[in-house]
Amino acid sequence: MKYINYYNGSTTYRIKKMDTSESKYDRKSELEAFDDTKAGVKGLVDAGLSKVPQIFISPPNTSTNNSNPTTGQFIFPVIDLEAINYNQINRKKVVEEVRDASETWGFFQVINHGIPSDVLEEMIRGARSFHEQDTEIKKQWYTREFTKKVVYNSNFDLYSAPATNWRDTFFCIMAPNPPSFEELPQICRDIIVKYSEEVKKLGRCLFELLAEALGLNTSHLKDMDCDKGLSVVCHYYPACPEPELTLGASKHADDGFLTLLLQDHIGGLQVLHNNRWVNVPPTPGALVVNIADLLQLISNDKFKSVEHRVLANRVGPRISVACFFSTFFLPSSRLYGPIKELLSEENPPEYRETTVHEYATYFTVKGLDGTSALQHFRR
Ligand SMILES: O=C(O)CCC(=O)C(=O)O
Ligand SMILES: [Fe+2]
Repeated sequence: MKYINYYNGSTTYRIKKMDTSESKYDRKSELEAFDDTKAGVKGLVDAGLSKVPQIFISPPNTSTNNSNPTTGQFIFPVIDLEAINYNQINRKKVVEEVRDASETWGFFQVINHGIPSDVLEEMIRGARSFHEQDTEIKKQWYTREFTKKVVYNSNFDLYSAPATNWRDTFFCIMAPNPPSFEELPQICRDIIVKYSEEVKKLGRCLFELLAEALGLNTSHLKDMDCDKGLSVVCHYYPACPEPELTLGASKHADDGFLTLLLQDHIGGLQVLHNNRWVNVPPTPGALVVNIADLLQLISNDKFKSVEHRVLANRVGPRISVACFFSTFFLPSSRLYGPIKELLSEENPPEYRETTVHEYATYFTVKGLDGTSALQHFRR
């Protein structure tokens, strides 16, 4: 067994490193050693790692190379939201675009969404500054206790996923009951609060458009509390010395109702569309919107929660901020099943009812193992 020394500025850690000539390795101990550093993938990269450790190597059946990257053949939907307030005819056109994209892609980008570009830029900088601050300060938020409202760790599914992802994550639960200002990390607390307020407004607007796109009353999804819970999730994808061996994020669909994603200029997010991986172009000022599992469930499969992944990259870090509309952290007994108004004899319910908490717990325990959580709730 080989070891690498990792020095984080105050302590030297000894991390076991797999020699490829060894046929067996103790994965659990390697994961624990990595977890114990509390310095994430960034810590490994800062220590000057030149090879990807075994725990990160994707299983052979996961094609990590970008064999069929497609941007030209498919036009990734971009929806201009400016027109929704002009008049009913313009709003209807936007609703049609939202419906079409939600049914076919499960993903679209929005522009003229009302969040000023300096707020977007400041949010990217804030996310980066959290991860790049002194490790000793950052470590105080390192936890796997998901009852906490401010959490930093690397790979929420570290011990269950088949391969560890090349990314670190920090998140805050910002609605309905946000942490106090003092509980938020000082380095990014102003922008997290400001950005959350903007995202809540945009979220309300999107849920109204989505409800109309389903042929429901404008407030239907809001009345179901789809926009009630919000977590702001700041991902940090360090530069990777061997990007063909690992992934920034394994193939998965999201577990909430809706996700709003802000990404920097680097790219790497891909969406599975017609069985091909399609790049989601990093467009300055745009936000990526995707339908998540629970919206597919309540829409009875009309809207699609589509699988996506993030490639690792020699260039980095890549920063993204995903905002999840979900109340996974609230122990509510409210049941969600296919919306009655959408059902008929020809369109019977495809899913059983579940609580957000039950769904999210199943999703979290399963981890990003490449399979769909939604199937477990199918009738
Ligand atoms: O970083 C990205 O572009 C995507 C992140 C993502 O898929 C997620 O947080 O669920
Ligand atoms: Fe995702």
